[in-house]
Amino acid sequence: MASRIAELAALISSNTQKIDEYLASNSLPRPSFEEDGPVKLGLPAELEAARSATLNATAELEALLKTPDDLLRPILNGTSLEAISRYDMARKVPVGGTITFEELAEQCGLYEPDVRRIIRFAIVHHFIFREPSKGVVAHSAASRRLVDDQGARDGLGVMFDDCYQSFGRTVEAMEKYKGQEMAQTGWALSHNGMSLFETFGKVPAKAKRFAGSMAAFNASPMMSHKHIATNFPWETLGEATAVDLGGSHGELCAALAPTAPKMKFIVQELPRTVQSVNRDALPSAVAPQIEFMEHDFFTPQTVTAAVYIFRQIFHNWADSNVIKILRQLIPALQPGARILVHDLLLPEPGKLPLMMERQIRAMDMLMLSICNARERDEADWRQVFTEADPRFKVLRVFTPKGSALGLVDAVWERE
Ligand SMILES: C[S@@+](CC[C@H](N)C(=O)[O-])C[C@H]1O[C@@H](n2cnc3c(N)ncnc32)[C@H](O)[C@@H]1O
Repeated sequence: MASRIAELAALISSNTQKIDEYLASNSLPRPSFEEDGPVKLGLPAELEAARSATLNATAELEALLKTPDDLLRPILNGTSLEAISRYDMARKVPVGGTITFEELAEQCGLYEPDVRRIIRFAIVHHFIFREPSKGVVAHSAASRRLVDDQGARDGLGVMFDDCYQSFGRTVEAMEKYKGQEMAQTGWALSHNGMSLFETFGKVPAKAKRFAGSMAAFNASPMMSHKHIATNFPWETLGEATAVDLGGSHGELCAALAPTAPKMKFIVQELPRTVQSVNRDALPSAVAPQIEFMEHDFFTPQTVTAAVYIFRQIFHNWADSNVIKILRQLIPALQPGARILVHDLLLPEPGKLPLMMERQIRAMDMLMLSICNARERDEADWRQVFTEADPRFKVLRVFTPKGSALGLVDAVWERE
């Protein structure tokens, strides 16, 4: 019988061959670290599955071939990416050209040996930048993204200029506070005592960058709003009202409105968010269906609606706060009202492909560090609803095919 490493190697070999043949026969560019390397491979669904299987097998093979001692010493130093983001190094490297370490250090106002180690770490660990000849820096495909794409810059900035510091102080926060509040986090310890949302209220540049990174993250098909649109019977609701709590600038409501043209959608948000809404950015065909309303979801709900939506809200809050938020709906709830939660659904351990489970568990750890909150599995979701009030009945908890986020569909039962 073939060993596990031989099995993995065979899987990697057959899948990479299929991908390579597809790219060659369709005259598509091969993956490359060069500055003009493709940003997307353009593979059809079955070859995307082959790519994903290859990445899972490669990660497992790498771990098997390492010694246990190697696995105990992962290199998780984010200082290099933090510096690249903070000093906007990518945009100082000419596209199609090169810059020396001395010149780059001078432009950043940094000590040249520091810039040299920062860049060389990024090259060997992240394939960000290249050193085509000694002492000279050029772009790789990844560093080029940081030149071309604001969302990529925002994402790197949020992760390494904000969250990385939070990771370093999370255990300290756990020991110090033994609490579940947003101001008792690694984030707060590394942001002058301010919680995540207080930081965004007081530092507009960070709020803008976070919004940019969320927009880039939400642009992925796996995050698409269509997963809510197609997994709930909107078209049957007629002239009903839906409320999207913490619905940002109305992106989800704009995506749902065409599926339910008679419905009214109310986006409830904090005052500063409502005040920053540009109604002209809404598609004109659905704009009349959408209203914005200032409302703090920790205060009693005043709108009676058929559906209340929470998309990527509860994973920012600890259970005690989720329960408080759910209870605030009760004054407005009519029997049969639905509560739809669109948030990550934690899988059973080992049931998903490795890379997917890694991403989900990374998000869960991120929530711990930045908001003292968590992602939840099916039992966790059922528990918060039941604890909020036994009259909430959870009907379905599932992850739609092709979606990164799960759906929790609950109903407010008759008294
Ligand atoms: C992670 S974002 C999710 C935005 C949107 N639902 C989505 O899926 O893209 C969380 C949102 O909750 C809003 N928010 C935070 N605290 C709130 C509160 N107490 N009341 C209402 N909205 C709040 C924030 O302004 C932010 O837009």
